[in-house]
Amino acid sequence: MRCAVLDDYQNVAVSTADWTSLQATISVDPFHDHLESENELVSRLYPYEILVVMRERTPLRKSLLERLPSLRLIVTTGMRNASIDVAAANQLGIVVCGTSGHSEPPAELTWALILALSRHIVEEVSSVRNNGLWQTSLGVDLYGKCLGLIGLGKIGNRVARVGAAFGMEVVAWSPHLTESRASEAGASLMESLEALLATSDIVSIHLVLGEGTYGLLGRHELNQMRSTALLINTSRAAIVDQQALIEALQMGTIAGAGLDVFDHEPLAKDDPIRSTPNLIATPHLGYVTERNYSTFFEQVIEDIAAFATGTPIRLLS
Ligand SMILES: NC(=O)C1=CN([C@@H]2O[C@H](COP(=O)(O)OP(=O)(O)OC[C@H]3O[C@@H](n4cnc5c(N)ncnc54)[C@H](O)[C@@H]3O)[C@@H](O)[C@H]2O)C=CC1
Ligand SMILES: O=C(O)C(=O)CO
Repeated sequence: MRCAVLDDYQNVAVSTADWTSLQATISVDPFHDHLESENELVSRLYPYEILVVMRERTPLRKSLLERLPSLRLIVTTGMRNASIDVAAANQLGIVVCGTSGHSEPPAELTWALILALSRHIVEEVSSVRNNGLWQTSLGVDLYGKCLGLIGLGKIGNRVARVGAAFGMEVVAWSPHLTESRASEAGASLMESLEALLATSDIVSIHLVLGEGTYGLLGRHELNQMRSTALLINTSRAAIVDQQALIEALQMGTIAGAGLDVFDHEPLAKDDPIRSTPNLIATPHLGYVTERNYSTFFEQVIEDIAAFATGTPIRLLS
């Protein structure tokens, strides 16, 4: 069998991954460039039976999959990948499976963004480095502030517990969140999204992208936030109207934002996100830690081995 690994973020961890155990049984060809055109993708991927996709950049739509008759297995890192048309793949007899991902690293990155914004770490570090300026801003305490979590799944839960450890009041809302699940995470259930937005000093999004969460935070919702509030999104860009967020930051409707996810990744040279004031942008780093990547690589290999024995595991639905 032949396996193509699509590493089109040119992610350093992927490039240095040890594929030796896989290469003992099948041939593995990593591709590090990003192809936009379906024709080019077809000519490149045509011979492969297995496709490993490291992230969501290359859309594996039905029209592409139909043109890859040798393809039998797609393995993605993580258990969700919005760029794969899983239903179409299954209809075409292509198995799609994933790997687990640890929830601690994205929760920790969420805190890195909150701490960096609240103490102006990026500006202060660059002032010291560039011109030796000393103390150019006043930070805000987290202690005693209100942390509002939209979504309280695996990552939201961890973020909630750390918030409580900082002495914050933690509130949470999502469409189906119950009082008891909120209190297990040390949070109080808010009756509505509007109430959470109006109450919180820091709003952090931990929902999946799906029906009902696309554009959940638009201009109207951003206007309901406090002018001193910070918005953090490490989940999925499309949950927030990115253009409305840029305007809110330009006009001072909210005080700052920390984002790990964007409408277009990687950000183009002229993407307005790169010049938006009071915004810290990290390059989709949530899962990018040594522990997570070793889990990814181990499980990609396990997935391929399980498929080869006729009992695929970790199927995406
Ligand atoms: N920045 C990064 O690298 C990473 C980002 N993520 C993203 O973080 C987010 C949270 O991930 P987890 O905590 O692992 O997910 P989870 O599945 O544990 O929790 C998701 C939350 O979304 C809610 N939810 C699910 N379907 C919904 C719907 N249709 N409408 C409204 N709410 C819905 C659930 O009730 C829950 O509160 C996801 O968007 C995930 O893609 C996850 C890992 C890394
Ligand atoms: O799987 C996810 O949700 C991620 O964002 C990892 O990149």
